Amino acid sequence: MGSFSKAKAGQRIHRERTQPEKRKKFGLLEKKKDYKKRALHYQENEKELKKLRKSAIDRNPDEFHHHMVSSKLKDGQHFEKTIEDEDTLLQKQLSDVKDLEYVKNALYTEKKRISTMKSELHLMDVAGPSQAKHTIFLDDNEEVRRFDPVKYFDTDVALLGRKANRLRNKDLSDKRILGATTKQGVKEAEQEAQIRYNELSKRINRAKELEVVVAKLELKKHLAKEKGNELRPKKIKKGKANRAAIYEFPLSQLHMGDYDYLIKFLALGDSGVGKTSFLHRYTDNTFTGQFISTVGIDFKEKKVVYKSARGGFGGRGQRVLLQLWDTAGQERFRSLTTAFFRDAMGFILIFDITNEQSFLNIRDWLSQLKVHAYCETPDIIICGNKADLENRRQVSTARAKQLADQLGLPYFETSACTSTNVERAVDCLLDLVMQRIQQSVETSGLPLAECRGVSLDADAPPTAGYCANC
Ligand SMILES: Nc1nc2c(ncn2[C@@H]2O[C@H](COP(=O)(O)OP(=O)(O)OP(=O)(O)O)[C@@H](O)[C@H]2O)c(=O)[nH]1
Repeated sequence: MGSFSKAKAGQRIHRERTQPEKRKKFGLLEKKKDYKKRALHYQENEKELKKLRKSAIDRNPDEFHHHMVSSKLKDGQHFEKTIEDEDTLLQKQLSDVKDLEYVKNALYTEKKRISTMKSELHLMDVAGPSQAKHTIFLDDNEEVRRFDPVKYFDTDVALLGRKANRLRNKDLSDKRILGATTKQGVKEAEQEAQIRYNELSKRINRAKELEVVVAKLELKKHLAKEKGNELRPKKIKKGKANRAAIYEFPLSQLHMGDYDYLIKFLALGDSGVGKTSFLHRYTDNTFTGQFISTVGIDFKEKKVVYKSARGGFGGRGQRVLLQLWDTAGQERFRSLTTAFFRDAMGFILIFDITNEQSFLNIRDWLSQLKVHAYCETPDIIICGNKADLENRRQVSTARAKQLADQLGLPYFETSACTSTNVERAVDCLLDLVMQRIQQSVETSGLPLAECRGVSLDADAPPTAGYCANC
């Protein structure tokens, strides 16, 4: 017999004893082994539940109307309790929305300075004591004797002792390297590096703080827009020194009555071609000349009245809310941005006429669109941006036009800087999309007023983006 079976054989069978009549008052659970404890716990829970049921029956309906928990009564009126944000001194000083552009500018300058400092420090950095060894294998003793490390490493003799950042002679002559060109200089450079590292860390902290200020001011700007709105955004988390407050904005459907169609366009193209500037020019008619690379995705809105030149929509002007999505051109955001392609109805494919590679990448962008857009042949326009920089042009108008003709897409040479053709390009895309909507409505046989949720593509399911009030 195995040890387990032996142990089993000797084990006493536990039998639950019956509950005597006089103990019935402790409830059913009292039958279990730790009967007293469990019974008391059970009774406590029962009591609590009884209390809750009672308070639910006796509740004051006003409490729910006026949510007394987060509001207070003053002169018979309920007011929202405000949650005060925590601001640092700098955040308090720059708390006016009018400062937004100034702060953005300061942040941009700070970031630029940080990147310059980083590149300078990288070159001047003298590695401290390190265990690292650089072993060079040579064929024979003769070669060892003739070996010249200065020649081999192509560096200055003063830098031979370095384990890292051992600069080549070419770098030493080409680049501005702080105090690292002579033997004494290397030592001084170490001290200077320390000073600069301190400055760099201060600047990084300031940039971080400015980022928070920008976030807080932008939030303030959005909130100011919603001031007259009945369903105002609700604060969920209070602002702290390191982040802006978090608000819950009611769905944009609240603005439904204001327009007939909601049309989503998406701008895409390589980083730096001017997507953000193009959309800024179209929506706000501004151009800053700054390059702050878009992170992930952003959007802007503009209301326009569309009137079909062919007498479509019964010859009546249609109020359109254009939602213009700005995507990040950087490769690292690609999977995030392509996820937004499906919701867009029209695409503004932008390249930079002063950057040939951005033009060559147009075909890649089109193949991405083929995979991720709502259908294989969505409405697209191609824009050759920065047309004002004629002297730096790398892609001729004829070449770009030829490609656009091959692809069967409209082509515009635009400039976000001088605003050339920006509005014309968007109007053209809007016209294409509105024609498609009109055709789609006609083939579905629905009157226009009932075309809510109509899909532009026979295979694609209806989505909110396709038509107003969907
Ligand atoms: N001269 C000139 N400069 C432009 C024009 N459009 C954009 N720029 C500049 O080009 C740089 C990049 O512009 P952005 O609009 O930030 O580029 P983007 O395509 O949005 O870049 P990502 O956000 O990284 O994808 C900025 O410095 C702009 O000022 C233009 O039409 N003319």
